[in-house]
Amino acid sequence: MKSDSQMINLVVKDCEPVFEGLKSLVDVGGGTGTIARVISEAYPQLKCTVFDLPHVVANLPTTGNLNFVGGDLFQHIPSADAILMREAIPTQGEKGKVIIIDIVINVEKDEHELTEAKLFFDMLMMVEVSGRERTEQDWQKLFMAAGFCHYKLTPLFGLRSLIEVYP
Ligand SMILES: C[S@@+](CC[C@H](N)C(=O)[O-])C[C@H]1O[C@@H](n2cnc3c(N)ncnc32)[C@H](O)[C@@H]1O
Repeated sequence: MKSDSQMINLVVKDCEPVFEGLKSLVDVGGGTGTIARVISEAYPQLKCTVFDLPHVVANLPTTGNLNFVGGDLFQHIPSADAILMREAIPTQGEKGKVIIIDIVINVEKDEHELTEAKLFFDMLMMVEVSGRERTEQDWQKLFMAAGFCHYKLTPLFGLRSLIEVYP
């Protein structure tokens, strides 16, 4: 997961408009901060918080514009201009912009091998956490049901897409 997260290096700099105008960002379910660290280094003015379960972030030190907060995302999420979720569980009730980096299944547009890899993750989700991967229509349904109004989807290098979701 950690080496996979380092792929973000390849895309963060191409995604400047996504972070434009933000003063703070919280990476919810951000693990030990691999992604937030890349973002915090690329955007030194952005105050980045990694939020994860207490035992995951215990003893991880604040460095520059990157800090760590422990807690349960179903109870409370630290407030910020934007919430980043990469392979974490989307929750209801966020107020600002939500940035999701995750798989979007697109059988019509993707090459066959890419779809196969995405469906492999679909099975993995089903077996490990009774979860699933989603098509754009599935994501849209989820956003609207959670009270968001619109979203912008940008396919990234590799398996994942970046989805900006707005209230
Ligand atoms: C699949 S990992 C994704 C990690 C990271 N976002 C990445 O892409 O490398 C999901 C993360 O969500 C965290 N998590 C699970 N349940 C949580 C909860 N209730 N509150 C906060 N974090 C949680 C896990 O500890 C884990 O770090």
